[in-house]
Amino acid sequence: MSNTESNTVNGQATILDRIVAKKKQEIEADRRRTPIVRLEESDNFFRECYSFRDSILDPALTGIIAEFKRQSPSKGIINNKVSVKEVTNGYASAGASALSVLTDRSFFGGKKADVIEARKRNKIPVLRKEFMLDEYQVVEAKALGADVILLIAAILRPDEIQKLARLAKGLGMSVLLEVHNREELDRSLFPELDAVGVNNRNLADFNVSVQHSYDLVEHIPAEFLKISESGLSDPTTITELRSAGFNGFLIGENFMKQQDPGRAMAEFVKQF
Ligand SMILES: O=C(O)c1ccccc1NCC(=O)[C@H](O)[C@H](O)COP(=O)(O)O
Repeated sequence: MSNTESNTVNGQATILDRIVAKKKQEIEADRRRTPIVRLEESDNFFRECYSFRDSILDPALTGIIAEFKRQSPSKGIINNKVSVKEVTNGYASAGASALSVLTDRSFFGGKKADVIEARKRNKIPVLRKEFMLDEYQVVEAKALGADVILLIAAILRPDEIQKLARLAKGLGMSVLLEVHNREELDRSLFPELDAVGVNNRNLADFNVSVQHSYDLVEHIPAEFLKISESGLSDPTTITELRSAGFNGFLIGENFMKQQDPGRAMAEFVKQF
């Protein structure tokens, strides 16, 4: 599927179709409300980004990209009682290599201001976790204070991936490409990318299997950081994924479902 196509499962629009359709409307409204020239005036637009590569490979840190996620289409409300400040500070103190902050409001209960807050409070890279379709969102990510953007192969054509990645790199940000299978991987690799994430969650039907990471790792070229994403809840799995060649691990729900996500992460990392 690309930005312009649509997929169905059993004749029904997938959640990704619905997210993409809504996102296109939101982008147009945002563009009218805040033109790009205004985004380019923000203080964060001029800051130097933290290096995603350096932080993920820093042996003093854990390799974990810890996610602030209030709710999700697959789980509904996960935790809407905690603040970005307390959670991201907790994650950073527990050794997170980066923070992932969802900005989609309709499906994930996120806010753009969450990225601004996470950026202000922490000194590690912040990933703006969004369904990126348009150059406007890339410029906006920089203006919010993001260091990294996510590009999802399932919703972008190869030329769209390269165009958005080039823009992000030109603005000094890093780029994480997300794939779920071999076909997406093989058509989506470009030198502008910094990292390839294997999403263990099938975004059409929500099934989660870490086997996707093991199946794809050997096909990711050496120059890219390798990130395993979603459904990670066992410290032993992290150790095994690291042995298989992964450098980073994106974890959301396993921490966010606890009353104190930062403390949950601190307990988790003691075990690997
Ligand atoms: O999490 C979902 O239900 C979901 C549904 C549709 C599109 C994306 C979705 N999640 C985004 C993510 O990739 C995860 O938030 C991230 O990898 C962390 O996953 P987890 O540790 O399982 O919360």
